[in-house]
Formats: sequence, C-alpha cells, structure tokens
Amino acid sequence: MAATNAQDALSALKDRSLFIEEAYINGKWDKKAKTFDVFEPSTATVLGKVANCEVQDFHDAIAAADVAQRDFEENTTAAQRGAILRKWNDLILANLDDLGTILSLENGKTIAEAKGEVTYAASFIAWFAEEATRSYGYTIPSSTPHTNVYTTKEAVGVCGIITPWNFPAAMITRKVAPAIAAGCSVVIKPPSETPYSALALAKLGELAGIPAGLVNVLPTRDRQAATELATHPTVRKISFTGSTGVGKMLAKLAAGTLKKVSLELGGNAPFIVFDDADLDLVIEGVMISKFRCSGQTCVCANRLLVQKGIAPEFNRRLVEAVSKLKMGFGLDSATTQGPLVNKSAVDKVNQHIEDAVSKGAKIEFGGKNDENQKGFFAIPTVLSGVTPQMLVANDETFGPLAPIFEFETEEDALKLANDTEFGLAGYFFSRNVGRCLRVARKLQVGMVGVNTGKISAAEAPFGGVKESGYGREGSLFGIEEYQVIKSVTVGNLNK
Ligand SMILES: NC(=O)c1ccc[n+]([C@@H]2O[C@H](COP(=O)([O-])OP(=O)(O)OC[C@H]3O[C@@H](n4cnc5c(N)ncnc54)[C@H](O)[C@@H]3O)[C@@H](O)[C@H]2O)c1
Ligand SMILES: O=CCCC(=O)O
Repeated sequence: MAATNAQDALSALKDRSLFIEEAYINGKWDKKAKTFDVFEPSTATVLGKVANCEVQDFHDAIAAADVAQRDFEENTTAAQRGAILRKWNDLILANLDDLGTILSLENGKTIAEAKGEVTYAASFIAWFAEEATRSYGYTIPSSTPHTNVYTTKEAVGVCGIITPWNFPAAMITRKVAPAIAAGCSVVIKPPSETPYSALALAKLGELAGIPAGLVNVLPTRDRQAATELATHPTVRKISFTGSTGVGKMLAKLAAGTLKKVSLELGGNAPFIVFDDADLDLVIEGVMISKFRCSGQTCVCANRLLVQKGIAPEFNRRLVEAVSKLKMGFGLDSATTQGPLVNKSAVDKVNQHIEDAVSKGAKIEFGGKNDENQKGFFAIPTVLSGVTPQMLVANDETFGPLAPIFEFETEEDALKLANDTEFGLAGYFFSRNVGRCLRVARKLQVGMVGVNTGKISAAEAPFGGVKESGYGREGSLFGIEEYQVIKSVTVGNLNK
C-alpha cells in the first residue's frame, strides 16, 4: 500500500541511501554543520535538512572540477564517456521507484508524473551517451596552397549548472549529460526547494563510474555562494534554467569573464484553437500542456486563444475535463494534481484570478484559493472573457489557471500570441495544412506544438527566443553548448 505521509514514504524506500542530505564535492559526501530545511509541499512540513554550502565550498568544488576535467578530457575517448553515461542511465532506471518517490515528495508532483520525469531525465543521458561519439569536425578547403585546415571540438571546461525546482531531475540531466559527453566537468547548484533528486542522481553517477570531482552538487540558500559560479574565472560556461530576471542577472555577471552562457528562461505560451480544430485533440492537448506539474512548467500554455465560433463548445469541454482533476498528496495514486511548490506560488495564482475578475473575466470553474490552508494547493481554474489588459496576459502564472481569450481571425490570433516579450513555446490546433505551415512560421517562439500539447523529448531541440533565453538543450545541438571549436591550419605541406 502506498505511504500516506512523507516520513513513511522515506522509510519505505528500497534504497534509503538515495535520500542524501550532504553536499557532494570532489567525490566526497560532505555533511555540513550548516543546513537548511526542505519542505514537503502538500503539508508544508519539513521533509529534511540539507547541507547549506558556502563560498569556500564552491571554490573547493570548482578547483576539484578543474583538475578532474583536464584528466577526463585528455584520458577518455568519446566511446568511454558514452559507456559511463549508459551505465548511469541504467542505474537511474533500475532505481525508478525510489527516485520517483523522492522527487514527488520534494516537488509535490504526482508519483506518475515524478516517475515520468525520472524516465525523461534518463532519456537525456541515454541520448548524449550516443551523441558523445557523433561529435565531428570538418576539413575545409584552404585558400592557401599546400595547406590543410581542419576543425576539432573541445570541451569548454568547468561548467556551472543552476536549475529550477519544477523539474528537479530532468533539468539537471539535460545539462550534465551533454557536458560529460563533451568531456566537461560540472558544479551543480540545485534548487533549494528540491535538492534531493540532484543528490540521488549524483550518487548513482558515482556508482556508474563518474570520476571524483567531475560532478559536484552543492545545495545552498546562500545567493552569494551560488553566484560564484557566474563570476569565478575557472568556470568557463554557465547553463541556467529558471526565471528571466535571475537569468539576466547571471548573464551580466558571467560577462565579467566572458563565459559561454545558455539560458532557458520563462515563457508565456499561447495555445491557439482555430475553429477547424479537432476538439478531442485540443482537450487532450490543453490538459497536458496546461495542467502538467499543476501548471508549473516553462512550456505550459499560459494563454488559451480560442476562435469565437468554437469558444462555447471549447469552454464546456474544458470545464468538463478540469472538473475531473483531483488535488492531493502526490504519492496517493488517485491524485492527478499535486500541490504547488510554495505559498508564493499559490498567492500568484490568486493574484491573477483576482485581477482578471476585477477587470471583467468570468470564473467558469474553480476560483481563489484559501490563503490559510496548510499545504500549497491551487484549485484548477478556468476563466473566460480574458483580455490583454489583464495580468495573466503578460505574466507567467505558473499554476493551474486556464484563461480563455477569444479572437476573430488568424491574423488576430497571431497578433495576440506574439504580443509578449517571451518566446519559449507556442501551440495551435487546426486541420488546415496551409494554416499549419503558416502559423508555425509566424509564431515567435523557439518551440511549436501543432495539434499536440506534448513537445518535450530528448531528440527535440529545447529553448527559446526573445526574453525566453538562448541556447538549445537536448537533440543533436545540445552537446555544442559544452564545446568550443578549434581550427587547425597546417601550412607548407610541400616543404
Ligand atoms: N526555459 C526552460 O527550460 C525552463 C525550465 C524550467 C523552468 N523555467 C522557468 O523557471 C522559473 C521557475 O523556476 P524558479 O522559480 O526556480 O526560478 P528562479 O530563477 O528563481 O531559480 C532558478 C535557480 O536559480 C537559483 N537562484 C535564484 N536566485 C539566484 C541568485 N540571485 N543567484 C544565484 N542563483 C539564484 C535558484 O535557487 C534556482 O536554483 C519560471 O520562470 C520557469 O518558466 C524555465
Ligand atoms: O519546465 C520546463 C521544462 C519542461 C520540459 O522539459 O518539458
């Protein structure tokens, strides 16, 4: 029988040693005197106390990562790096139940979603195990006689990795796997809300044969310590996933030593329903895109743009689907919607509802959340009559709020969709081939879902345009973020 509370669930882990509260620096598990509390969000009670690393710990980890990286790059082949990654992938999948439980407890997402995320996280490791051996250079015809020009790809060096709480496992492996495939080392600052998945993954990495110092995990609540990754001259690359504000701040700091930077930031995804769409597919798509992780994904539909003719039927069917969702403890198999990560996340949903209603929106289902509740639950809510003047039009809700805007023409829909400084994901549903190709071209986003709400996969390039950031993760492009190109010119071949 599934555990009904966090401490019982931890006691029931098959391998209790995967629940780790120490930092991982230079291959050693380091129990720190200073700790911080991590909460289980359905009850807002303490799940555990984890090491709170300080500036000196970051300096130690960066120094160890530098030594480990030089050795690793010089003394391993791409095939050997791929083999380590494959072993890591296998160990993660072998421990799927425990990793899913730990992830669900710290993040709140349902056990089905948590296991889905662990599998998704492993898929990046499996993917980059293969990509390690497909990292080719060029030979280039030279403009000078008797000269050869060729390129190689080298590891960028020590990488600082900073990730958010909404995907405690996958946001780490999507960065660390290509880094290792390329021959880099990493110093990871996991999110302070969800550090346990990162530590468990590191433990399995150690068992898979990742050398000491190559992967370091330093939980901290000390902002100054975390920003060491962006300022320390030995770190040559920063890969950040999180909010646009923090991303911009880190990019500015990283500019001081001209580090390579990838930023996967916030979104404001439009989800457009044209009146020729297949409504069954639309409802399936919107439930995935809007309500996955209780609305807390960067690619979640933030604005539902629905063509006038189809709006009444869409509203009715959406309310019918949303009314079947069940909020609860993530480990309860009946739960389809876990809690949000913390109280300020619930407050933001309330603020968006309040603002929209005060400006004329109608609550079709759900509504405001009790500010004094014990856990951090947000009721799945549907609003109609939403307009661009409302807060929800411009700000990522990051919660289970589905605001419906109506539009008349394709041109109106595109204007509304692109009227945002963000450009991460966009979705639309239509059965008209010409419209599908046209709208996919015109949406100002890095990722488009056409007749589907599911766009995330190891093989698909992940990333945004505009203020949603730069760089691409996953796919054949993801490894390039951790490489630099060297060109070699060999002259005077005739002498
Ligand atoms: N584009 C993507 O791939 C993607 C994926 C997931 C989440 N996100 C975005 O992330 C946001 C939600 O995540 P969040 O609330 O954890 O974001 P956040 O920016 O607050 O935090 C992200 C990470 O940065 C750290 N951090 C925060 N302030 C810092 C500082 N001053 N110095 C150093 N590190 C700092 C956090 O501890 C965390 O590890 C949303 O905007 C979401 O859209 C984007
Ligand atoms: O929240 C952002 C990442 C989610 C995903 O990879 O689909």
